[in-house]
Amino acid sequence: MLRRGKSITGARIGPNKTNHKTIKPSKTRKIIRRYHFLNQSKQKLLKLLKLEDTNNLLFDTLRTGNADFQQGCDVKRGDEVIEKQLVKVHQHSAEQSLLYRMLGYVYTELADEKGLSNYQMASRMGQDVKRGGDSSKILIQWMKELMNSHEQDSSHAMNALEIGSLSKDNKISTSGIFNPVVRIDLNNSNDNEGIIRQDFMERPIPRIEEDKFDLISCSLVLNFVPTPVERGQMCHRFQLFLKNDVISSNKRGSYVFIVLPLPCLSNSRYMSESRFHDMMKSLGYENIRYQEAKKVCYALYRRDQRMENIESQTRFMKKKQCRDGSKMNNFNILLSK
Ligand SMILES: C[S@@+](CC[C@H](N)C(=O)[O-])C[C@H]1O[C@@H](n2cnc3c(N)ncnc32)[C@H](O)[C@@H]1O
Repeated sequence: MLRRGKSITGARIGPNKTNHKTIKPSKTRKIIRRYHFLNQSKQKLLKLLKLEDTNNLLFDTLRTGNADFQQGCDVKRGDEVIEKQLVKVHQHSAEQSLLYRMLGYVYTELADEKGLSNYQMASRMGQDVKRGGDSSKILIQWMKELMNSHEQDSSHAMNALEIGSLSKDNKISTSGIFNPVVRIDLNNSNDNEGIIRQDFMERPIPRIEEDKFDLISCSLVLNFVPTPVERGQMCHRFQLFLKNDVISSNKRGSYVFIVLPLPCLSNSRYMSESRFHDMMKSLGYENIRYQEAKKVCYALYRRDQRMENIESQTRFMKKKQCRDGSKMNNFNILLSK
């Protein structure tokens, strides 16, 4: 499995009690790894049990109707026996009642507010300038280049939607190029700091052009989405939130900025840089900037509906191995109809 330990980007978040706390980098990585492990375990268990939790109703249903699940919910946090069983479930399957117990345990762990705020804080710590800096700095540099070369009209303020936002102090919010910036995050423990707690996949679709965005930023979010199909659905959904401007007519384009851990493209059996660009192209985006750093890669896409090609999208609907190697990961994104 891909190890996604470290986040990057960003500066200090606003004045909030938790924000002034610091965690050592090793602990930061541990918390983030744990969170991903629990998420992966949840997906694995759901798959083995042939369950779906699209509306987040499963917890309540099982909590009241399944004795094994209930038992799992009541297991003490960090219980050694169940933790070992969880590791094993990634290697081979187990009997139904145990799977339900583990699922109850995992759900309870994931729902734990303390664990969640620790994860949030760990991600923000990962964003600390000293530990890699703010990924939106690259975005702002690229937008300035586009404006200076008159590829993008600079006379109008652009608005932006930042998915998976952990800070209102990142460059995307402070450069002045994007105004307003709507910041959303799934598990935001910091609502009063200008970040809305919202799942992008459930954000109401704008009905009028004015409610759409010039830019969507999606930094280290796709890799956080648990399954390849859900990642594909997220990529598909971008277009519903983007303005329809076509760059050639009025120099006002709409953009998607994506940051991924580098191994997602450089070391995956199922995804590569060129395959990712091709997939985005089939959805109607032209790649205009791409850059790799030590641990992450950055890509900027410009919306061009004319490129959208439903037939080409079918290429990305099935798992396709592009290369192999014992140390490779299985990161993938799959489109669906
Ligand atoms: C690793 S953090 C990345 C944070 C930051 N953007 C960065 O670049 O460091 C991933 C964040 O994406 C958020 N996220 C994942 N799926 C999401 C969704 N469907 N809607 C909103 N936020 C989501 C998670 O809650 C998490 O805080």
